[in-house]
Amino acid sequence: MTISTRGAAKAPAVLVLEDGRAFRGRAYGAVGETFGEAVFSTGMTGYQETLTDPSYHRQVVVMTAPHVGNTGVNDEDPESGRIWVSGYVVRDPARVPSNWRSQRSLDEELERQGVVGISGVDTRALTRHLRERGAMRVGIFSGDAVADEATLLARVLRAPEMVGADLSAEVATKETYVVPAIGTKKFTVAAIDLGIKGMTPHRMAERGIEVHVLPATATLEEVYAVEPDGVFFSNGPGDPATADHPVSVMQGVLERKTPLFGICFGNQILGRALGFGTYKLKYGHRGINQPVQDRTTGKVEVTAHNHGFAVDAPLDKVSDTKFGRAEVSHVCLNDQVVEGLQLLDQPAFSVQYHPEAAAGPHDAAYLFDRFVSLMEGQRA
Ligand SMILES: NC(=O)CC[C@H](N)C(=O)O
Repeated sequence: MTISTRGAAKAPAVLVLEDGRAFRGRAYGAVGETFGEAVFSTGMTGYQETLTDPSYHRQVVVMTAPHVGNTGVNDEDPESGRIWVSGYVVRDPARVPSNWRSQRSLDEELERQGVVGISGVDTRALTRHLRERGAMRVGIFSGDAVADEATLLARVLRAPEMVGADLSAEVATKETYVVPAIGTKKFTVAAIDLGIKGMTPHRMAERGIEVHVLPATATLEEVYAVEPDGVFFSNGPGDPATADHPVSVMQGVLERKTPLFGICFGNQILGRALGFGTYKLKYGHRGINQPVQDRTTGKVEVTAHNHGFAVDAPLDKVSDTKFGRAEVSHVCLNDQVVEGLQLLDQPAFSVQYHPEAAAGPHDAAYLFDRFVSLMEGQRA
């Protein structure tokens, strides 16, 4: 066995936050420079799924787990065709990946895909800083890109902010594709791709659903051209306040009372379609260990999250909306943030977290069954 010395051989690197705090370390992955919104993920496992989740587009992810890369990289676990994070921050990268499925090291994979990272950072101090000051812009600079901190800070301050960012079209499919049902086909679903993760259509296909994945720009006519039994709105990057087109398509779906399910960005779009606002959380929820209560059953589930924005809807009352009565169906037990919405007069619901669980616990898989029940109900 050879012990990699890649980390030690790597160039010096520096991470500069927009409030001027800086952390020094070593290059990890590609050498160069990158910018994004600094966010932290508390997942102890599942780094491949995190890196390839399109919702992380333009975000620099700080891993709170101190050892990253231990199980290497394989070609089976990615949630999309590439790494989407704009930068990656770890404390102590694995020198020797060890797993029967590992095909290469994470360091190599980041380098191969041109993703600039930094290792050797006190990620606990960095996370505490972000928790106290909030998510903010950041730059990572290594090799020739390293300069004096004032110069680097000025460049970080010129990078775009996440508030107001309209990013779905940058990550979504350009062409419609079909994920066939596994076994007997029972239903057809039109899934609007705002940054969909591969596991989501798979969870539907496992339940006999043929999933037509449509581009983010799909029109209402294109949605109904597939003669769907249900319509799904996916997760995705950016600020939901910019998602006017999917909001108007969803309103068309709600007018027709077609069964509707949304995940994450899709939940924020349902919030907006119903007339609620959205707002930016101070530092967001990212990880695979977040407690959520399903208020319709009282049960608590441990769930996967990745969101920086949330829906502003009342927790303590049923709201009258232009599509009938709506209520908050799920809530995060850490901070009482809205984690799900449901309509009481027609078959539509959504959750802010990730029942597809890639990575994460499978506690919330029942939500896909709920979507199937809504479609069954419509046929009966
Ligand atoms: N995973 C997602 O769909 C994230 C939704 C949105 N971009 C947010 O940060 O809140």
